Amino acid sequence: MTTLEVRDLVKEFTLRSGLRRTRLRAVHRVGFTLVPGRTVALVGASGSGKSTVARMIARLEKPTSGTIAAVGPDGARIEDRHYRDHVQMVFQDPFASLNPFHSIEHHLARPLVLHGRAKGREQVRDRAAQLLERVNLPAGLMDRRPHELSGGQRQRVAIARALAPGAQVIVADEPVSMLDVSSRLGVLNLLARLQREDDLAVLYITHDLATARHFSDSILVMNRGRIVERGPADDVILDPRHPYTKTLAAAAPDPELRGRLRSADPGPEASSDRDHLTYDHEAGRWVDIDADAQAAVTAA
Ligand SMILES: Nc1ncnc2c1ncn2[C@@H]1O[C@H](COP(=O)(O)OP(=O)(O)OP(=O)(O)O)[C@@H](O)[C@H]1O
Repeated sequence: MTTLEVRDLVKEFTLRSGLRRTRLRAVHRVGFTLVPGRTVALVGASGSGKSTVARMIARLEKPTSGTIAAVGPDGARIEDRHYRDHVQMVFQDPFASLNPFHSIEHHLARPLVLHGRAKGREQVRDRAAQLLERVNLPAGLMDRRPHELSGGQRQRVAIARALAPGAQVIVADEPVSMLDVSSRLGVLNLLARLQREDDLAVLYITHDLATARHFSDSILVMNRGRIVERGPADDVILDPRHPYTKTLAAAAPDPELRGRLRSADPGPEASSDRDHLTYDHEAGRWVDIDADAQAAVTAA
């Protein structure tokens, strides 16, 4: 069983406008652990830095500093060349993530062969059919091309492809936000079932608090590159502490979330002086990550 350990992750981008260069810190000291059999939701509004975290985990972006490590059951860090056997992504856009020129079989066969999970035409085809079955798609779709499938079916193929290498950590970045409302729940239920059956560690990235609560064990709330609140899903949603989480919940379309929030007293924490702090529900206190990191350096 694989665990994913993200520690003190920072990502800065250089922005150029004419001759001027500025640095944008898109991710600031983000840390969390994904463990088998648990789903962690990373929630935040557009631009909060969620996708940048996902892209670093997918190794599409290099962190400015900090570490991302897949760790095996023996506690040893998995070597870089085997990282993708263990950690796979499901992206937001199933239209862009599948190649229109290749069959569904090709999309599944490639990772099966590359990651040494099947060889020989017959075995590859059998395994691909099994993967389709796992995501509730008929094996008859194997010879089709992506454009012949609905958005929901394509996203199921993308999930099957993520499972093909035998990955135990799945990062799903807004996996249903581009789908019809009618197919969203089916795809989220599918991810939840696979997670239970395979004991997967899942990072579910979303701006939707209601599905974050329903499909996750714990929630990380991200604002302007920082984790501003973290804890068990119900605690974060039903007893939000950070003003940003309260604002997110107040804007949620789910009337149950809004109703609970209206009755909650915002209290002195509603002031913006909490912007740089994280409320940690497990510790039951506010944490200043910059100060804590400084203290750790001083103590070392
Ligand atoms: N390649 C890049 N170059 C410069 N700035 C970038 C780059 N990628 C992301 N950013 C900036 O980093 C910040 C975080 O972006 P990111 O896409 O991670 O946010 P997000 O929470 O995933 O938003 P969304 O839900 O819209 O994808 C934004 O201000 C964005 O403009």
